[in-house]
Parts: sequence; C-alpha cells; structure tokens
Amino acid sequence: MRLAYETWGRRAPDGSNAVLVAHALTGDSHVAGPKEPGHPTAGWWDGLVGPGRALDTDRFFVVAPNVLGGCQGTTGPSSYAPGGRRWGGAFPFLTQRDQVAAEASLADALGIGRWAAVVGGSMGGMRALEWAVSRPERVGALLLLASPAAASAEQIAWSAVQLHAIRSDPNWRGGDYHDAGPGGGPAAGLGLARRLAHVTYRSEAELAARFGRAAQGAENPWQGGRYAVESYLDHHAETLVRRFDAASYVVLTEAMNSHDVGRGRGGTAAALRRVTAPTLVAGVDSDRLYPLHQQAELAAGIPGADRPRVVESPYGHDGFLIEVEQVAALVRELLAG
Ligand SMILES: CC(=O)SCCNC(=O)CCNC(=O)[C@H](O)C(C)(C)COP(=O)(O)OP(=O)(O)OC[C@H]1O[C@@H](n2cnc3c(N)ncnc32)[C@H](O)[C@@H]1OP(=O)(O)O
Ligand SMILES: N[C@@H](CCO)C(=O)O
Repeated sequence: MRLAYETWGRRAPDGSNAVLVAHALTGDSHVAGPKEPGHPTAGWWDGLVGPGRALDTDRFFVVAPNVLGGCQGTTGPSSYAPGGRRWGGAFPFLTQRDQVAAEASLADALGIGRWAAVVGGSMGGMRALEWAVSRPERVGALLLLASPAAASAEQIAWSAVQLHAIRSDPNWRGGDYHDAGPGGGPAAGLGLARRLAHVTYRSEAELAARFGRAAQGAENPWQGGRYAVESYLDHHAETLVRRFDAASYVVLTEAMNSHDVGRGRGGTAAALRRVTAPTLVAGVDSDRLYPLHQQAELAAGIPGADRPRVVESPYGHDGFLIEVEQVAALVRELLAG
C-alpha cells in the first residue's frame, strides 16, 4: 500500500504535538492551501490551518492522509496492483476499520505514538471515532463532526441508489474500465450518484432560497430546458467526474455503509464506553443526511462528552465544510482543553 499525506507545522521530537485530520468521502490530503499541481482543488478547510489559526502550526504538526481506497495519491482501485495491472474491480472490500489500520501504520512510520487530537467530519468522523474506540491510548482528544455511530438504514439506502447508478452504467465493466481510454469510464453513473448525493448534502430551505423555481438562464424547462437547480446539480456532477474515480467512490461508499462502531464489540453503547479521549461532538442543525440525533447518541454514549454542539447553517450536511469559523471555534475549544 502507498499512502499519500500532507503535513503542516513541525513535528515535536517526541511526536506529541501531532493532530490527525480525517477527510470526508471525496476529500483529500489537501486540508489547506491553494489549488496547485497535485492538488486539483483548494484546501477544503483552508482557513483552519496555519500560524495562529485553530490548527495552529506554531504549536501543532498537522497530518492529513488520503484515505485507503481513494484516488488522490493513496492506493485505490485505479492504482497498479502487483503484477502490473490496475486493481479495478479486484480491489478488496474495505471497512472504516481497515482505513484506520492504514492510518495507524502511517502514524507508526512518522513516529507518532499518540495523536494530540484526531479531528474528522462526515466519513472522516467515522474514522476519527474508530481511532478512539479501537486505539484509545493513541488519541489525546477527539472532535466528531456531522457523523454517526453507525450508518443508518436511510444512509445505506441513499448509498445503495448511488452504487446502483454507477454499476448500471455500461462503462462500469465490473470496475475494470481504467485502461479504456479517455471517456471510457462510468461518467454518467458517477454523475448521477453525485447529483443524488449532493441533494442530501444540502438543505431544502437553502435550495428553495437559492434557486426556487427559476429556470437556468434563458432555458425553458417546459421545452427541454433546465431549472436552475438542475443546472447546479449538473455542475457538481461534472466537477466530480473530472476529479474523482468512480471505483474509488464505490469502495469508499461501501466502507461508509460498513461503519458500525459496535460491530463485534458488544453493541454501540459498549463500544463508545471504550473512548478515553476528551471528546467534542458537533452536528449541523440543517443536516438531513447525518441528523443531530445521531450526534446526540454519540455524545450521550462517550464518557465525559458534553452535549453535542450545534453548527448553525442553512447549508445542510455540507455545513461542516462551509462553516469554517464555527468549526474553528470547536477545534480551538478542543485543543485548549
Ligand atoms: C473534504 C471534503 O469533504 S470534500 C473536498 C471539497 N469538496 C468538494 O469539492 C465537493 C463538492 N462540493 C461540495 O461539496 C460543496 O460544493 C462545497 C462544500 C465544497 C462548497 O459549497 P459552496 O461553497 O456552498 O458551493 P456551492 O455548492 O454553492 O457550489 C458553487 C458552484 O456551483 C456553481 N453554480 C451555482 N449555481 C449554478 C447553476 N445554476 N448552474 C450551474 N452551476 C451553478 C457555481 O458557479 C460554483 O461553481 P465552482 O465551484 O466551479 O466555482
Ligand atoms: N461534500 C462532501 C460530502 C460528504 O461529506 C464530500 O464530497 O466529501
């Protein structure tokens, strides 16, 4: 396995000042910084990392790996397997636990015995929780954002529709499309998956306020044209298709569906009792994908955790990416403790 990661700040000689930042489904190791060669998008929590910022690089050594199974540097289905062919559809099924095992081997390689803090949102929160439950002695503080103890039936259902969209695309070819040449992959299926997912990432009120029933420019929806919100979804689909591999999307979505912190550990309550790190749990008030009651369950079950903090945002689940100042306040609170 190859594991891509980015760091900011300087590692203390004893490795005690390291903070792990775990990205979400289509995120990457580029937490902060501009779009540049090797980084197709600007940092996804750009305002959070730097001297004097919440993840203060004068104090902390910030580490962000790209997730195992991904497509932004770390080994995934589009990587070459031993033998010289791409993994494609032969890439193994992964769980959040496998992904945390991969991150633990990175921590070992970097000489980090215990993270000062582990921070993650959405799928990143699933890994952060797994770290704290499976390796409590290695987590000094924990921030869980917009994330559940286990993927719910509804979350699995939304994912199932997305997986079906990708696998129904004739260009999917069982996941073995990577050498099919330009345009040879399941772009239509991935685009469809992203359109659906993106609606779940935003809120009904936001979509109504931004787009209402407006047509897209001069297009007429009654004569084959699009509504503005349709065009917006088209844009997000096209953007993702350009920057993300469909087979990685499948592997990571299945890994999210596998998330159940209580599996094999006597159930959710028993698993959450293993956490020893001081913990902050937060959710977004308008998040319809990972609703606040899931964060309430985490906060109630993790020893010593305060009631969940609420990020106020009209943007739904994506609020954990967009409301950087509120997230920064949570990170400061966690690290000050
Ligand atoms: C770490 C992670 O989890 S993911 C890493 C970063 N994530 C991503 O890039 C995922 C894709 N995007 C998202 O999830 C979200 O859009 C966020 C959270 C990154 C940003 O949210 P916001 O700032 O609210 O952006 P928003 O959803 O409004 O999209 C803006 C884009 O839509 C476009 N847009 C807006 N209205 C329309 C329309 N009617 N028709 C077409 N395009 C439109 C804008 O031009 C803009 O395009 P650009 O991004 O290419 O400049
Ligand atoms: N916009 C986020 C949503 C999942 O948390 C992403 O693409 O990763």
